[in-house]
Amino acid sequence: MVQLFKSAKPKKTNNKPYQVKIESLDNQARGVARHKGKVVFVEGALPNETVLVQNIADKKQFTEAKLHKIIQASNDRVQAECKWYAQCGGCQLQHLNTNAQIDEKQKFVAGLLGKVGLHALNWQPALQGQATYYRNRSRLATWYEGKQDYLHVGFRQRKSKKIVEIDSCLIMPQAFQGVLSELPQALNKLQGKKHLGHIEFNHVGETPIMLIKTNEQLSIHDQQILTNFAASNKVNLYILDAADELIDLSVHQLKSSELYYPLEALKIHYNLTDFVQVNHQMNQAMVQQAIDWLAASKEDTILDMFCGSGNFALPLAKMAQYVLGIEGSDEAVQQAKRNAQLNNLTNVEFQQMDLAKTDSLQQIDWLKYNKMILDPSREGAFGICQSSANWHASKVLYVACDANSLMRDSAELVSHGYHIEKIGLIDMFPHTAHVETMALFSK
Ligand SMILES: C[S@@+](CC[C@H](N)C(=O)[O-])C[C@H]1O[C@@H](n2cnc3c(N)ncnc32)[C@H](O)[C@@H]1O
Repeated sequence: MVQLFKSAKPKKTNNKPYQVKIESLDNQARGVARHKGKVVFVEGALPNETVLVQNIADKKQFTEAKLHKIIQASNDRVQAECKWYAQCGGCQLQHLNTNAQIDEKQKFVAGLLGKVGLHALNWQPALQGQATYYRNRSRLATWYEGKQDYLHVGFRQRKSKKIVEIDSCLIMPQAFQGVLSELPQALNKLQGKKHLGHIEFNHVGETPIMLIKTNEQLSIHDQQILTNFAASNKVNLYILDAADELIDLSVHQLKSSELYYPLEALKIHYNLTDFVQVNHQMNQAMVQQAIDWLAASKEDTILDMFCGSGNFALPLAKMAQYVLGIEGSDEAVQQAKRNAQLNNLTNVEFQQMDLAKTDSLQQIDWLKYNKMILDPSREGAFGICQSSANWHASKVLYVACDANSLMRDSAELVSHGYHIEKIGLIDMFPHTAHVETMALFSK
């Protein structure tokens, strides 16, 4: 008999609302509950809340559910201030008061570290600052809709590639609020609008800057529209072309010597396309805390890994005998060297190295340094921590923007004789799910 192919019947998702009690938040700031032995993730629900939820996706290991009704609200629940909050994917925690955001993030990190046996840690008060208009660098997405001949510009919607066309933002600096409301109209006047990529907003230094990525050269007509837009909104504007060259369209062009931020009585110059900490106020507090926790002194020889343009290395050089900064981006290394010169620091050097490569790590003289900083990207620094049995450093300051990487790397450091002397959160990204943690390891 001929066997006809039958596609598997889609598994029915039970849509009946059911009640759960939220226990904690996950790394995307979703409420986490347990129901019939399975973990349930609920966007928008908060710890200690009793809620009715409906399944969206019922997987083998976990369930994703949507919030149907709040039965018992958390005392920490607040009304989100931003009118775009319900749709915009930029923030995830505006419905929780800012102190409780810190508490929940700390519980989240403590929970992860507990999983690798690191309990009862010496938690220090979190570094906290301004919770609104703090984000000195942001990136908006664009999407050209051919049928309508319309360029959408804004943040991505939650769990979607679609764009929410915001005309204000609670976390971007005040200097950009007027720009946001006029930007879609201005960009839609461009002949080459369909060639535009992302748009970066940068207020790291004194001048607000916009940087527009394009895949094709813009006509003189388009360039003139952008120059006028920038002038009337008092921002400097650059095009980042297909070859990643910057074209300055500002009326009053900035000199590279004007692109800097002040830090510990130094001027840290930066490239517009390199990494810079996004929250200036918190960055200042973080660097100050790094100096304090490391108790940097003239006896110290410090290794700063993932050093960028010298954000930690340069202030530390003022305190220490010698600092070496290592960084993967050649542009950032060149900038860091210029920064040392411009700030008259002669006891700090910078080296370009890919720290993900074993051969690079073999070149480092681990016995030379008595203190170290690790400030990696989200992937963390596992390969480096694997070599920690050879380190001479008695203090290692780890700055983590990913709590899972911190958990994995902490376990590695501890297995090689280090312990966490102290640990604390830095409220670098209020209202979002991102967590920044500083941990001081000693041996
Ligand atoms: C979180 S940022 C920290 C930068 C700097 N410490 C600061 O505070 O501005 C991480 C840095 O690691 C660098 N990086 C990422 N992967 C790297 C790798 N495999 N090797 C060396 N550097 C890397 C990035 O270029 C970036 O500058």
